[in-house]
Amino acid sequence: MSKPLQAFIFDLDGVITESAEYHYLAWKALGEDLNIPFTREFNEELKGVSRMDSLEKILVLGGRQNDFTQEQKNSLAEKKNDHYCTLIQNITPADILPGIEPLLAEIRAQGLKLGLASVSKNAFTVMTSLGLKDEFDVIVDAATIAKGKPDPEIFLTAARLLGVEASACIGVEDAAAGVDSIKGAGMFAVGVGSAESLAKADLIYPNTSLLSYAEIVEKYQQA
Ligand SMILES: O=P(O)(O)OC[C@H]1O[C@@H](O)[C@H](O)[C@@H](O)[C@@H]1O
Ligand SMILES: [Mg+2]
Repeated sequence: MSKPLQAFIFDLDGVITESAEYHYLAWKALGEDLNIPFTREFNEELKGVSRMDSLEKILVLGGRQNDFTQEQKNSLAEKKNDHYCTLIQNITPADILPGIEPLLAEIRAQGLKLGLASVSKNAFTVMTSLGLKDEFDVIVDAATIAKGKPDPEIFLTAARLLGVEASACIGVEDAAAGVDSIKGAGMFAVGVGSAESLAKADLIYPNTSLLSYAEIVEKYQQA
């Protein structure tokens, strides 16, 4: 029997808004510049992974990991980020994915806490553009943590700052690395996306519009 539920902790990119697509487009453009084209399937491995770790994975894919100095790698990452920042410039509350606002409202109505766990250095900007920054009790981003996903640190930090036990939290993620992070933290994991890449989640929805508060809580209580 699970502990009484205390909080939901959400990933941002690809869960609350479609910014995961913008990360993909910006990495893909950089990859093409470097002669390292990649597929959406490979992109699954970048989801939830920090900026520099993503760059390393792309360079390894292209066999180019030894071709750049650290300084050059920093400017490649900066170039990708500049492109990404242009793409997210026009984000508004209308870009909150379907199903998210009713879910957040239900969580609030039930008196539960709400946390965000995003390894993005742009998380505050995106949350502000979406008009959601003040809706969350805690936002944990890249600035607060030492280790990115799949390490559990980010979800554990969010639970600690919310003042709740990890085992009384539900984490929501679209990335395999994120699901690993949630499970490593000892939380119940809801995956949004393909069952194939999110196999370790406790409950999977193909997209956010299908998220059901009642079903999630029922499954949490049965776990
Ligand atoms: O480059 P940023 O904005 O700091 O984001 C870091 C990572 O943030 C995660 O939320 C995304 O899923 C990754 O794709 C991204 O690389
Ligand atoms: Mg994500």
